Amino acid sequence: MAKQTKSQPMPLNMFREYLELTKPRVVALLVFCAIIGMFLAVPGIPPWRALVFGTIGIWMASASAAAFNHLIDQRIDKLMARTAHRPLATGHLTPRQVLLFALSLGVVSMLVLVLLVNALTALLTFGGLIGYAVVYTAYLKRATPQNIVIGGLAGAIPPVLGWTAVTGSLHPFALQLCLIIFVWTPPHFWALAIFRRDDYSRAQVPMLPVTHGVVYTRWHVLFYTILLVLVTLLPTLTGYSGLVYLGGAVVLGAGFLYYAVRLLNPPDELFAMKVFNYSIVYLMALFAFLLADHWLVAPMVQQGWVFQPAT
Ligand code: HEM
Ligand SMILES: CC(C)=CCC/C(C)=C/CC/C(C)=C/COP(=O)(O)OP(=O)(O)O
Repeated sequence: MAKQTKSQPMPLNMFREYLELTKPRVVALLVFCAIIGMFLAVPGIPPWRALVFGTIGIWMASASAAAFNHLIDQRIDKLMARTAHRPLATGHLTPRQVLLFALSLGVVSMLVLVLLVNALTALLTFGGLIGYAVVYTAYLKRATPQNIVIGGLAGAIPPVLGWTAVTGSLHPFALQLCLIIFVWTPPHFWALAIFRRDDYSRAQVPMLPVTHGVVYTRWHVLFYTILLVLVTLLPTLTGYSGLVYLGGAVVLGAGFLYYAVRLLNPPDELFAMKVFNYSIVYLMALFAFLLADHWLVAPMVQQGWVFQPAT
């Protein structure tokens, strides 16, 4: 049998290369936040149609956006150690294959959302896709060190998408969740960028640690973390979530503050990556607390035991 070469990957390897294009772990967290948005929109379990097709449509659109990011960033990705193994950088996939894959996912996601969910969700999801693939990747990323602050809006939209998939309309609670992810993005990313600054410098990407230095970036991480902790109080202050969520948000926020303060004078180089890893656990746990609170408090509201949250 002919020996398998790099240019002729086996089907399983091919599958892995295509999977890699979809940034599976990032997209998993995005979809998790969207699903939480769906559950928060109604008492109990959301209607199965919105739940299933909403999830599929949002997943495919995010995966499409991620694949476009690989396509547009192929030159940069080749230059950075963290991304040099990516399918386009190694030549395991051609730009044509990636374009076809990204387009197919994007078109099918829109068909699923328009035909099986609702037009508002399709429109907002399309906004997220264009916001990440075109506005952030093709323009902002190369243009300004505030790239990820502005571009973060695309990644922050999933809870809104989940909410609209179920209700067909926007709601202040969903917008608060979007705001939380929006403010979470800078400490999430800049922690990693501090550690990977040489990569970005080599690829001439104007990330904050490259343009303004590490110390300046550390202070920005702390500033956004303080802002994040304040913003995460909003759901309880406005009556959409209860004390279970508040307790979780305060404890998780205290953890994040500890990491951000320690980052000002870190014990070693690797500490920035600990902050980055914590940011991911933080967001996942924060959204899990929102759901736990919703399920624990909603029955009590029905019984008239606690204050009725605003609707
Ligand atoms: C503009 C906004 C964002 C930027 C610039 C950004 C940047 C990054 C970068 C550079 C990585 C490392 C990826 C790798 O090494 O493969 C990463 C990882 C990650 N990001 Fe973000 N991110 C953003 C928004 C988000 C959002 C909105 C979420 C989810 C809600 C998210 C979830 C994750 C997760 C789960 C990982 C870990 C992936 C892994 O373990 O491979 N990110 N992010
Ligand atoms: C429809 C919808 C909700 C779209 C959201 C799209 C999406 C996948 C957002 C994630 C944000 C992200 C991983 C940014 C990193 O890009 P980067 O280019 O800075 O990172 P890289 O160097 O690892 O490629």
